[in-house]
Amino acid sequence: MNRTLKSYKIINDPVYGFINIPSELIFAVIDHPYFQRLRRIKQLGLTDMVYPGALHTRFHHAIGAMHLMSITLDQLRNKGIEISDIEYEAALLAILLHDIGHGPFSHALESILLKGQHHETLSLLFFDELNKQFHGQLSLARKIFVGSYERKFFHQLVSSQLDIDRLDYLQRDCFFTGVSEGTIGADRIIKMMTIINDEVVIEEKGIYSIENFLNARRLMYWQVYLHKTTVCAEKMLINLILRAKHLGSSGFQLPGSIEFLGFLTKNLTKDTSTGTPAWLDDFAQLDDLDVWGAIKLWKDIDDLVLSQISKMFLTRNLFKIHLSNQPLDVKETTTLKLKVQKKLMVSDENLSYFFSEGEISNYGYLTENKILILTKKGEVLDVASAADLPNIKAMSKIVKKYYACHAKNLTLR
Ligand SMILES: Nc1nc2c(ncn2[C@H]2C[C@H](O)[C@@H](COP(=O)(O)OP(=O)(O)OP(=O)(O)O)O2)c(=O)[nH]1
Repeated sequence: MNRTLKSYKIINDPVYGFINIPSELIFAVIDHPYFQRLRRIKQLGLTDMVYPGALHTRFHHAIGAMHLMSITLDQLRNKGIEISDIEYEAALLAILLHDIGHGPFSHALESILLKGQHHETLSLLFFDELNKQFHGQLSLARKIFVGSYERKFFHQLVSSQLDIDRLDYLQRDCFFTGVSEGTIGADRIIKMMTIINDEVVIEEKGIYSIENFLNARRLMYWQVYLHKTTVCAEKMLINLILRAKHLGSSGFQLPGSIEFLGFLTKNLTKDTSTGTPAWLDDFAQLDDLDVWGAIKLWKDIDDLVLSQISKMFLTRNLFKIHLSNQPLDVKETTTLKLKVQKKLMVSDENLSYFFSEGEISNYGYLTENKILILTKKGEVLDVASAADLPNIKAMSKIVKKYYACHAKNLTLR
């Protein structure tokens, strides 16, 4: 990129070393309070309750992904793919902002604070608001983000089954958790990338790196992201927030930051036809600290359910979880529920805060949205057909696990 910076900016990243901030506009976006807030949102929510090193943030990930995007675009340019400086900068901005809509604890509280709202929908709202504030300079980045730019491969680099997002988060999550099963050869994958008919394809030599990447991601989901203790901690946090919402909407005076209380007491929703919702700026004030701060206050509150779960959460006295590969037997679950209710002495009305059941699922590869391999003969094939082992096809099966979790000991009437 030829756009020069008035002063040269670099960030020292623990995974890649020094990362350049390649333009004034990118630097201004990183400096914006919306983006700076990502410093206070942990990438893996409550995973540090299991892997204590997992304290990295959405800020780390966004900067890392921007860096990988720049390496990828340089590599593609070296292979003769024309990419203008404007496109280059827009692609970096698109990946930099892809997760800007994440709220406190990332996935753990997604759709809970703002009912039914996925972070990608919120990222788009932030994109639009930032684009206004930056006088339209993010318009091309927005097109790449939503997939409406005519050169489709830019969007595939931001969001697909083999995107820069995944290449960064797998390396970063491995590094910070210390879980080596998620190790991938991102450098090699990037080196093997090229563009055919406007689509990202991987040269055949890179096929084993792709097999390893798909398997590594699958393992990271089961071993880290959907670890049963993390699922349980996330469920406790959700129950805490649901109780706080119940109290807040019935007029109970809860302590907490003004913005956080706003999301607990008002039933905020988003009407897509009305442009920027009035609450967006309040949402932009929220981060993990609002939630932790409130929980520290709630442990002493005059509501036994909220105070008990807050205390348990703060001391990592987590629910006990039963996980099964088969759907849970309704009779057995009902018996367990009754046993728990009797042991904990919880009313029927409050049992749902101390007993939860649900399912978790994961897939390795979706055949509808293919990763393409460029064979030595010049054919472009789905990786599932190009690989000499049937394991990629097998990975397209969605695997589900079922759980019930409950508090271990307390006395509540
Ligand atoms: N603790 C925890 N972390 C999760 C969970 N789901 C995803 N993650 C983490 C793993 C990665 O660092 C990151 C991946 O999610 P993102 O929001 O960054 O991207 P997206 O949902 O598009 O991921 P995908 O493209 O489906 O792999 O979030 C979860 O249920 N619990």
